[in-house]
Amino acid sequence: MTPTILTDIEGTTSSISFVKDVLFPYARRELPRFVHLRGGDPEVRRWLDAVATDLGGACQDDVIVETLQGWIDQDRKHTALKALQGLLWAEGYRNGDYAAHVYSDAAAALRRWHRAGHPLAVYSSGSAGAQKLFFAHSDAGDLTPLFDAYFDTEIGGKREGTSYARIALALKRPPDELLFLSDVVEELDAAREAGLRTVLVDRLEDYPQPRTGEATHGHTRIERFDQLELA
Ligand SMILES: CSCCC(=O)C(=O)COP(=O)(O)O
Ligand SMILES: [Mg+2]
Repeated sequence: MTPTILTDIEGTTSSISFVKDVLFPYARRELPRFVHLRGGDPEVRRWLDAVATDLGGACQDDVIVETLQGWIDQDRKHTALKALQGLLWAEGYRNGDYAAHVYSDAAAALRRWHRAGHPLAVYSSGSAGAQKLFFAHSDAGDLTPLFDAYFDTEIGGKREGTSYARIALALKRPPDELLFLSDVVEELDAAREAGLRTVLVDRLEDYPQPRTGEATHGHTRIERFDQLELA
């Protein structure tokens, strides 16, 4: 059996610090200008209107911007925020303001697994558009040719078992032929509930206190991708 590998991004292929200290502050800072300039574009307006609906109906763009900045501060995984962040980050990648961080062991393993014939897919709270940009502009080069599919919270939340069942259906694979890698045990619990195989990626750079014993919730634990044994 050649398992399909489904991977999370933040804390798994890539450092939490890059997302929290580079991407999020960039989006927070650039949001007012972005909404002012591009708030009329249908692909931007659609998501601003979704935020307004969440706030109870029509409201000023200034209020929407403040709400979105508050959600960034709280690390809310709201689909509209994630879609807007993706559109904003595109500008940063294009201008060369940053390259996406990917751990060298992750880039090497993804390339090795792809060569060995393992289908690869991503499931992140970041929008599918943001995921493609992320891997296209990584510090390990363009990794997008390695991936067959990208899933975001439009398929459901990462802590809900049904999301993983839907991903298995979309990939046309039985759940137990999917192996999900994540740094968040609650996401792994949901994936296991749907029948997926699971691995906790417990990187010391991101989690200085190793999660061992009960803290792993019984998921296989690795600190680097090269420790993963694919049966
Ligand atoms: C597409 S990169 C940005 C990741 C992001 O916005 C995020 O919230 C991280 O969530 P993940 O599910 O990858 O841990
Ligand atoms: Mg993560």
